[in-house]
Amino acid sequence: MATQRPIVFRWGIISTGHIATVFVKDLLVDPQTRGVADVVHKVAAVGSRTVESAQQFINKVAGGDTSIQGYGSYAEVYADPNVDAVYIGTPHTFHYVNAVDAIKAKKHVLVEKPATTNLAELHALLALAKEHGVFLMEAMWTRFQPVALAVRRIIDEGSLGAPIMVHADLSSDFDLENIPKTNRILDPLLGGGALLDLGPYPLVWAIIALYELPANNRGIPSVSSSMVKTPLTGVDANTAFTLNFPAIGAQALLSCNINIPGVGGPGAVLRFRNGNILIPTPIFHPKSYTVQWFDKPGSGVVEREETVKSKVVGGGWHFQADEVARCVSAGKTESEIWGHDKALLAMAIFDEVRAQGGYVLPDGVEKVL
Ligand SMILES: NC(=O)C1=CN([C@@H]2O[C@H](COP(=O)(O)OP(=O)(O)OC[C@H]3O[C@@H](n4cnc5c(N)ncnc54)[C@H](OP(=O)(O)O)[C@@H]3O)[C@@H](O)[C@H]2O)C=CC1
Ligand SMILES: O=C1OC[C@@H](O)[C@H](O)[C@H]1O
Repeated sequence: MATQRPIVFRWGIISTGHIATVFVKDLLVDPQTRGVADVVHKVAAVGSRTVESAQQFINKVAGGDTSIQGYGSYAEVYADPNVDAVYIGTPHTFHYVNAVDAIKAKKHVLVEKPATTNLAELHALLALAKEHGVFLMEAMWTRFQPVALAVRRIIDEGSLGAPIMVHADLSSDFDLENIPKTNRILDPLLGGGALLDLGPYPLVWAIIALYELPANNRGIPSVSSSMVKTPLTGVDANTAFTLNFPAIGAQALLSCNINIPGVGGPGAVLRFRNGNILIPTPIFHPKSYTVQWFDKPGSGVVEREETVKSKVVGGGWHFQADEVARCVSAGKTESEIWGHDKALLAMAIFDEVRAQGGYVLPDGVEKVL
């Protein structure tokens, strides 16, 4: 029997910071270690604001692989005919402009979270992607990890009954007093603050447990929120938001903080009529999940509990890369797992939370209003 040749998918990497580093390390992990035989990733080009930084990155992350082209600009990556898709790992407020340039060069795009700075930018980006017939996805890596896929299956299988409530928090102490005010976590010019950086993660669990339910029928939740801002630069240090999904009679209570560590224990609890699913911290890459079943619906008495561990070779960013390669080679312009509707939902919620919290970005940061 003839074996199918894997797709060799060629990436152009935009920027050389933290996330670009860990993403590229994952691209270089042998896909067979995660049971993937249909895709092979190739790093074709790396673009940085300086060619020295691009070359340093190639040396450090890819062992100096001479087949990788290092460029001293992002534009050269977009123009490179050996690049199938561009991965954008710049700070939030550059996602829109970088993705626009990539799309205009007819490249498929995987753009870091949050997809853009605001909803209007994302609408404009999606219209442009449609015009040029290219694939676009927000890099919501958590949704593609084995734990998220398993949780989705358990919810669909139905033994837990209807979901009622999601609690999720992501907190991290970024040592705000001792980092430069130009750090992307603090700088309003870079979309600093807890919401845009950490908010996508509590939200992804609400999307999985509530938004994705067929009974929700892609219903948009109402949002109620509050923000505490740091006097250092005025960005949000602590943000709490609730989402109410009227179509399914369920809600989510979500929070994110950049000036305190997490409390330990589960970072996300998905609560159903017949039990719970507990997601340990860090909720962006949980290494296990626990399902609890009650002795009878609504009792709260746990009769049976099962913890399943998930072993991943690599950092967990490669699953989303596999999805991009598969979608593009199948001629799709969006993923069915993390489609445009979910990126749009996230940006709509973040716009609303910022509006309710009075977090106004400096003039010129939002490229589309
Ligand atoms: N999915 C995940 O797990 C994570 C996602 N992220 C997301 O990735 C994005 C980048 O975060 P992170 O990698 O931590 O950031 P870093 O500051 O580590 O890297 C950002 C890179 O962007 C480039 N860049 C271009 N313009 C600027 C500018 N004006 N200021 C600073 N950097 C600039 C630089 O690369 P160069 O000099 O080469 O041009 C820089 O190294 C964010 O949107 C964040 O939300 C971040 C962490 C984890
Ligand atoms: O996506 C992310 O996940 C981990 C955090 O530490 C980081 O700031 C954020 O961008």
